[in-house]
Amino acid sequence: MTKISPSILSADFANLKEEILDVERGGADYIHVDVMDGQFVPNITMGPLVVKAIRPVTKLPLDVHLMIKNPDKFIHEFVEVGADILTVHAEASPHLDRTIQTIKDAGIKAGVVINPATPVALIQHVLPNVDLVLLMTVNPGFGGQSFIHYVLNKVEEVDKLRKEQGLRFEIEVDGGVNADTAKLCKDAGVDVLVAGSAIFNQRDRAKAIASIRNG
Ligand SMILES: O=C(CO)[C@@H](O)[C@H](O)COP(=O)(O)O
Ligand SMILES: [Co+2]
Repeated sequence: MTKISPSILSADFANLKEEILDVERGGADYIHVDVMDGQFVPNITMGPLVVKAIRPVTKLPLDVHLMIKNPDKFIHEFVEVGADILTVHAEASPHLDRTIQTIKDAGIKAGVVINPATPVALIQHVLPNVDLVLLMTVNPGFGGQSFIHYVLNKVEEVDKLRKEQGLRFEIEVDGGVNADTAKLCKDAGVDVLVAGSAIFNQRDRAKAIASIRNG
């Protein structure tokens, strides 16, 4: 069954605990946390303090998406506060192999992510080392943007490499996911759908999650 990772970027931050519990009750599989530094992306959001605060709120794995320069500098801090999956942008790490190894050595799951215009070739050699490959379906920085359709070709490309090499990482997409685009993603080989506005902008989160999962 396709997993759903609601992005709390679109949640009501004044009621973050309730918002997380609501999507947990509504069937979410992960909680997606968007960390932005105002440098790698043109926006600033949350950091380790927020991860630490929400860790005791939910039993769900925290799926932390690092949109920051020099991710190596912060890996141990995010591990210590309770991240379960730490996903780093290939474009932000000059030593990607080392970055992934550092995450794995710290005992949590390592993910790698590329922007829409970045070719799959950039992450090809690290595919055997990761637990998750995230393909951005918007340019990172903001919630509520439109899905970029050409990324579906990259999903198919990564899925093909996964099958050819007998690898077991999950393929996740992030950005502009709703019930309509979710269907296209699943058909292309996606295992985990991140959705922010399509879940948190709806009153009934269980219904929103179900319609994305079954879309
Ligand atoms: O990483 C990001 C944006 O950079 C995402 O996780 C967004 O938060 C997704 O928001 P929607 O497009 O689903 O509203
Ligand atoms: Co994200």
